[in-house]
Amino acid sequence: MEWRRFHTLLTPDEMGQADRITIRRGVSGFVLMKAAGNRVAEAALKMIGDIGTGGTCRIACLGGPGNNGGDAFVAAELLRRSGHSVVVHTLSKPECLSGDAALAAGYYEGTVEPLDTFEPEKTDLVIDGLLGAGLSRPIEGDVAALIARTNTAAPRLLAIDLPSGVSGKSGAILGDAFQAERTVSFFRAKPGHFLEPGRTRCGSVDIRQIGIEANVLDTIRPKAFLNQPELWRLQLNLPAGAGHKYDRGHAVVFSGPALKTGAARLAANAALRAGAGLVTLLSPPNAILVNASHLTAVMLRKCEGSGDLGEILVDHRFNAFVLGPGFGTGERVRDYARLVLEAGRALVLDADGISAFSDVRNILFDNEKQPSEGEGVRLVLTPHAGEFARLFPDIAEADRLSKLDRARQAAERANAVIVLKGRDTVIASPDGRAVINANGTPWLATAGTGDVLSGIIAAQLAQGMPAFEAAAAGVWMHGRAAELFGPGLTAEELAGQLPRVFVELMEA
Ligand SMILES: NC(=O)C1=CN([C@@H]2O[C@H](COP(=O)(O)OP(=O)(O)OC[C@H]3O[C@@H](n4cnc5c(N)ncnc54)[C@H](OP(=O)(O)O)[C@@H]3O)[C@@H](O)[C@H]2O)[C@@H](O)CC1
Ligand SMILES: Nc1ncnc2c1ncn2[C@@H]1O[C@H](COP(=O)(O)OP(=O)(O)O)[C@@H](O)[C@H]1O
Ligand SMILES: [K+]
Repeated sequence: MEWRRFHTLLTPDEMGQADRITIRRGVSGFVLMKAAGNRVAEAALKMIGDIGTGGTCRIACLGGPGNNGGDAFVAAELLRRSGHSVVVHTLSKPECLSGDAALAAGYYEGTVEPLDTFEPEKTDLVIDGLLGAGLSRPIEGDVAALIARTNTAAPRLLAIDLPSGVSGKSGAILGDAFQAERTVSFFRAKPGHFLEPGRTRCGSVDIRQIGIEANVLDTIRPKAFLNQPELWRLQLNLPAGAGHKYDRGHAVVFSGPALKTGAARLAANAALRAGAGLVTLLSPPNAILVNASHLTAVMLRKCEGSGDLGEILVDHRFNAFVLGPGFGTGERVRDYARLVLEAGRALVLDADGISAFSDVRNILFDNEKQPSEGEGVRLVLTPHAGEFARLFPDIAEADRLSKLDRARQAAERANAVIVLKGRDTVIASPDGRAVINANGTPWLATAGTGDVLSGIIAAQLAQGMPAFEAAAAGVWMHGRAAELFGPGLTAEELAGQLPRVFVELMEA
């Protein structure tokens, strides 16, 4: 894997490693810090430009005890030289700083005042260099009070690396955290820039280069990425010139009973739009008529129990299944899931399909132990936070774990690809790879969009995409479809945007 080609995310520890490798190669830490301070000053000048006074701006730089504070001193000096009115407010006296941060404090020739003289209401721009990657415990006391006071005053705020209080590893807020308008970080983004609530606190995130070479990633070998098409585009199947519909797979969706059929149809229609050559809805007899009256290109077939499903599974062209949307949580889900997996088919288990296993979790996990040699993972679980907690209560309750770690641990336990949904959906594979998805809009928070997602993922599985890539591609396409539709989205409209998503993917 060529790590540098992708949108790698580095934990603060991995970022420290990148830093150390670079320093060992002969670039001094202070040179990196000066580059970082420069990038911060550039971002600040851009923000000041937005203010548009054209005159001198009042800039307050908040400097902490470590290198994040060092970056703030460098930026402060550059902004001071640009003619702005700059004050650095420090947590500890500058003479208490050490290493590169001490050099940076020496580089700064302007005014230094203690932190408690900082008045957020009397500044045009605040630059937060209190704490960055070195945040090691919850922020308390005077600093926490200052953050709360600043957030209430809501000045324009530029965070260096991360808003103080946001964990770069998990996106968690330790104690309290600044609300930034913009965050400038260096070399590569961190999970905390994309995992909530950190993502919201960061505002817009700008990743700038400071002289760390991309090939340090060959040593670090990161396993977390931002979900971008480059990760899976090569495995995405588009119809071949002389292709046949059976080349594009046959997705199958299980319908719920007569009064709960909509969710399955949303999944089935989405699977067809998302590229499956054929889609069949398997319906209980009492729902056949209601399903028939709503379906056109999607085919319909009766499935009354395990016997019927067994007959269907004899036909190997049915290769990817969706079970759960609107289905109910009874014994039948468990039987169907077992039969589909035992028959070696891909399965997206969603919604009720996940909840049905909450009291008998090990049945699912044992079922899906190791696929035989040479076979990939076939099971994709798509829980939202509530469903996740039902299936993995101990992992959900472990506060110290990030959403990334939670999804990874669950993936390993279930030997399944986990799609842990939300604004910051994480997709994790049992082999440790994980991506964080960042596209989509809040308009996705509407009934039925999860059902559409399960259909989109099933379509990629039906076309033979490996499960991790199918899930990552499906989540990205789903988010992009929502962006293209814009405000007022309902689940029915989502799949209708997929043609535009394909156009973009084909043109890129
Ligand atoms: N890596 C790179 O490539 C580059 C990194 N750069 C910059 O370096 C930054 C990382 O610097 P860093 O490691 O010195 O950590 P930083 O965030 O300044 O804080 C550590 C200090 O804070 C303290 N402290 C911790 N938690 C606390 C709390 N809750 N409340 C109060 N104090 C707390 C902690 O105390 P301790 O835990 O040791 O007791 C320690 O004294 C990084 O974010 C980026 O801006 C750039 O210069 C360019 C290249
Ligand atoms: N605020 C948000 N921003 C982006 N995506 C969101 C947001 N809220 C929900 N989503 C996405 O919308 C979908 C909702 O799925 P789910 O909770 O299963 O809903 P339903 O069961 O109604 O289909 C998921 O893909 C989720 O990631
Ligand atoms: K900061």
